Amino acid sequence: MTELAGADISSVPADLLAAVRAAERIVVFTGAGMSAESGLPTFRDEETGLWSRYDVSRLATPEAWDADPALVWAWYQRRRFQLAAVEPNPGHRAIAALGRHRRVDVVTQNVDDLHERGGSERVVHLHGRLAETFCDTCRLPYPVPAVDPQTEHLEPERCVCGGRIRPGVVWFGEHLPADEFARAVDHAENCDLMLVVGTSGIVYPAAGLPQVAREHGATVAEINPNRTDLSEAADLVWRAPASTALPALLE
Ligand SMILES: CC(C)NC(=O)[C@H](Cc1c[nH]c2ccccc12)NC(=O)[C@H](CCCC/N=C(/NCCC(=O)O)S[C@H]1O[C@H](COP(=O)(O)OP(=O)(O)OC[C@H]2O[C@@H](n3cnc4c(N)ncnc43)[C@H](O)[C@@H]2O)[C@@H](O)[C@H]1O)NC(=O)OCc1ccccc1
Repeated sequence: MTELAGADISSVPADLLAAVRAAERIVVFTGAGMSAESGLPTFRDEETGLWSRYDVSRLATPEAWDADPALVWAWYQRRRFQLAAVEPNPGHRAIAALGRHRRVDVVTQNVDDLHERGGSERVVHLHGRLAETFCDTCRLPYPVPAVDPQTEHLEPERCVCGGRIRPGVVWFGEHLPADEFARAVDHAENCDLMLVVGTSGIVYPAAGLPQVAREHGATVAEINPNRTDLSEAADLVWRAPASTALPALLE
C-alpha cells in the first residue's frame, strides 16, 4: 500500500492520475463518506454517525421490523425526507464525467440516489434503495408514500395481501439481492482500476469486493480522509475528501 505523501488537494497523486488515465474499465466502490459532503450523515462517525445516534439492531434488522415496524418505518421516512433536501456533490458529478470517456461502473453500499442524480447511469445498489418499498410478505412493490413523519412512530401501510409495506433496503442478517451482487462481483473481476471511496470497509460481503478486484489484477485505490480496514489491501491511498479528490482526477 503506497500512502501518497503530500497528497494535498491541489496536487493529484501522479500514480493515481496515471492509473485513471490508463484504465479502460473503472469500478467506483462507494460508502456513506461519498455522500457526507452532500449533508447525509455517515454511519460510524463518532459525533454525527447514524449508529452513534441510533441503535442499528433496533432499526436496520428484520427482528427490529417485527418488534416495532412503526419505529422502523418512521426512521426510514425521515431519512427519505433528508435525502430529498440534499444534492449530489462535485464527487458524484465527477464520477459521471469520468464515465464519459471510458466504462465506469458504480457499485454502492449507499441507499441514496445521489449517484444517479449526479449523472451516473451504471449504478449497482448492493444494500437497496430508500426510493423503493415493497410488501414484506408477497414482495409486491409499492410507491413510496410522501408522508413526513413528525413523530418517532409511523404505522407502515398495508398491502392487498395483508402484509406491511417495508423499506426497499437490505437489513443486517438479510441476503443481498443476488442479481445486484453478481453484477458487482463481475465488475470487480473485470475492471482495471477500483476506486474505493468513503467506506470503512466493515460490512460484508460488500467489503470483500476490493480484494476480488485485486485478485483479478486490478489496481485498488482508496480515497478516504481516514485509515480503514481496506487501507492495507489498497495499492494506492489518497487521504482526501471525495468531493475535492474525484474532480481532481478529471484533469
Ligand atoms: C457490521 C458487520 C460486521 N456486519 C456484517 O457485515 C453483516 C454480517 C456479516 C455477514 N458476513 C460477515 C462476515 C464477517 C462479519 C460479519 C458478517 N452483514 C450482513 O448482515 C449482510 C447485509 C449487510 C447490509 C446491511 N445494510 C446496510 N445498509 C442498508 C440499510 C440502511 O442503510 O439502513 S449496511 C450500511 O452500513 C454500512 C456503512 O458503512 P460505510 O458506508 O462504509 O459508512 P461508515 O460510516 O462506516 O464509514 C464512512 C467512511 O467514509 C469516510 N469519510 C467520511 N467523510 C468522507 C468524505 N468527505 N470523503 C471520503 N470519505 C469520507 C470515513 O472516514 C469512513 O471511513 C454500509 O454498507 C451501509 O449500506 N447480509 C449478509 O451477510 O447476508 C448473509 C447472511 C444472512 C444471514 C446470516 C448471516 C449472513
